Amino acid sequence: MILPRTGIGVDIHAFAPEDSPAPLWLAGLFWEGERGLSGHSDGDAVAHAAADALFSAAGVGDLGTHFGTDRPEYKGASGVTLLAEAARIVRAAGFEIGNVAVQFVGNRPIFSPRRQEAEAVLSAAAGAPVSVSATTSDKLGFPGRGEGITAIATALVIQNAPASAPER
Ligand SMILES: Nc1ccn([C@@H]2O[C@H](COP(=O)(O)O)[C@@H](O)[C@H]2O)c(=O)n1
Ligand SMILES: C[C@@]1(CO)OP(=O)(O)OP(=O)(O)OC[C@H]1O
Repeated sequence: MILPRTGIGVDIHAFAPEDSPAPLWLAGLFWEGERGLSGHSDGDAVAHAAADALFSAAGVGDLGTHFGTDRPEYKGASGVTLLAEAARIVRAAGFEIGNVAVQFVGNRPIFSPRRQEAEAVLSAAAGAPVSVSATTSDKLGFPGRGEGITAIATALVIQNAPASAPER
């Protein structure tokens, strides 16, 4: 019997310093007027956590395995690009993707009004449903102080059945 496999992914990015501002890309969307996150890529912690959860579910390493900061081609890469590539790698390893669920912890951006837009963009990238939720940390910790964002994701995958032997 082939059972589904779950995975988990966590990603944290700090907001870029005031003297070196960056655009905010989060959950596959550009957030005009919001302070951006720092990173080797675009810093999209939601997309990165989703990609890591997929790798975890399939047992094929993690973000650093596939998109390490030693890879110049991923400098500035969009989270959507990394999520789509992660989904491709997981499928190439013989898995179908059931779904991905992500929650981020942060005061900003105010996420709910753009949830459907974000879920559509990320689901298209993964080729499977991606749901996204947000919560504040009630002003506690680094997300509460507005220093950065944490994203936590789970994913479910199922291994493709091996091709059956031909009938005699
Ligand atoms: N960045 C965020 C954070 C939260 N929300 C929405 O607000 C709800 C209440 O958040 P609490 O932290 O007070 O529990 C949350 O369930 C989200 O719907 C948001 O849109 N953006
Ligand atoms: C995505 C990568 C690669 O560009 O860079 P970052 O944007 O720094 O992201 P992080 O989630 O810290 O780790 C994975 C990195 O390999």
